[in-house]
Amino acid sequence: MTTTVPKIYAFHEFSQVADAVADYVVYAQNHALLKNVKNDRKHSNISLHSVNNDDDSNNSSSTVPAGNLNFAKSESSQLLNKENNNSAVKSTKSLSSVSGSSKFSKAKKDPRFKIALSGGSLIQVLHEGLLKRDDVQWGKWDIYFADERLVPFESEHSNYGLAKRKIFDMIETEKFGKPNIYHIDESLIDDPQECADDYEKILIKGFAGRDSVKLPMFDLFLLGCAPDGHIASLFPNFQENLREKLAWVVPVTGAPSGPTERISLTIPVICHSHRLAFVVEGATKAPVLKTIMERPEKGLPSSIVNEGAAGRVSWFVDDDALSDVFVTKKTYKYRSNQSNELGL
Ligand SMILES: O=C1O[C@H](COP(=O)(O)O)[C@@H](O)[C@H](O)[C@H]1O
Repeated sequence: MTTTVPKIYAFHEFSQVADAVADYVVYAQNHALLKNVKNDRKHSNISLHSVNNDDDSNNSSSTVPAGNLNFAKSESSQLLNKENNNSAVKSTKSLSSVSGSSKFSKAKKDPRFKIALSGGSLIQVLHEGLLKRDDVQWGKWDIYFADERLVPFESEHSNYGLAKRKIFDMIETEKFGKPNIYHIDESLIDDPQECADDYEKILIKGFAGRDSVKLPMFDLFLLGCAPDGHIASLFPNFQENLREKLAWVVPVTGAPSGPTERISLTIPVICHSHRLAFVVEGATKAPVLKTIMERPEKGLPSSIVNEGAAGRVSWFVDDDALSDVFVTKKTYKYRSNQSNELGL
């Protein structure tokens, strides 16, 4: 394994992590929605190539070359503002029922932001960072889960249950629209294999016709990392799961921490995402972060992702989790308003 160093954004406090992660999520959302408009315009023979979508640059001037900003504002913003107005009042379902003659016109009428959420501490980060913002276009989100613990939704251990209580139930849907949420079938929690197969079918349905059907491509994949090194429900010593090449979703039985039965999206799906972010806080995570950052050859799940999705991975970490970890830290530069400049 070669050594690939991801971008590591360090913060003194939890609230700073939450605000930065929320900014990054909105930034990814805006670019995903813009991408759909770009596709549509490309297929209308009107080029938007002048709008640079190389978004990981921290330099706002490189995101939109100055000479092209007016074009971006006048053309793509009109199109998107129209869509944005729609989303505040219409549910996804009503938008998707609008007839379109091609998949490109459908993309224009119904641009979506596809995101995968992990559970655990990430949910509190998103609760704090996202709910207070007024630029989250919830009505355009398709939310999937990176993994699920096979317990009833009402259990405190359910990733979907936690996200529902802490985030989804608190969205002002009249104002921001309602996201599409794709969770496991709760009636299958006693059968990990069937539950995994069923969730894979849900993913196939959600992604067929968009990008490649060989692997889904999330616009953003959000991950945590537990003290024992597991991400999603992929555990360090479960080599078979870590080496899975074909399945999009695997059953997990006998997990060494937390609920033992789970399902998880696989490494190829995670690594295929357009952007990936790990969110890790607290001193209990410092030892595992040290191994991930300083000993990538150990092949912990996060190191596999750092390598497999090289160049697309960011880490949002607080100082406690980075204590005694030798790594180059970057200062996060707020960027969601860059895409506002595009009229999003
Ligand atoms: O079991 C799980 O743990 C990981 C890490 O959780 P954290 O609370 O340590 O951040 C989480 O990402 C995953 O979704 C969950 O099922």
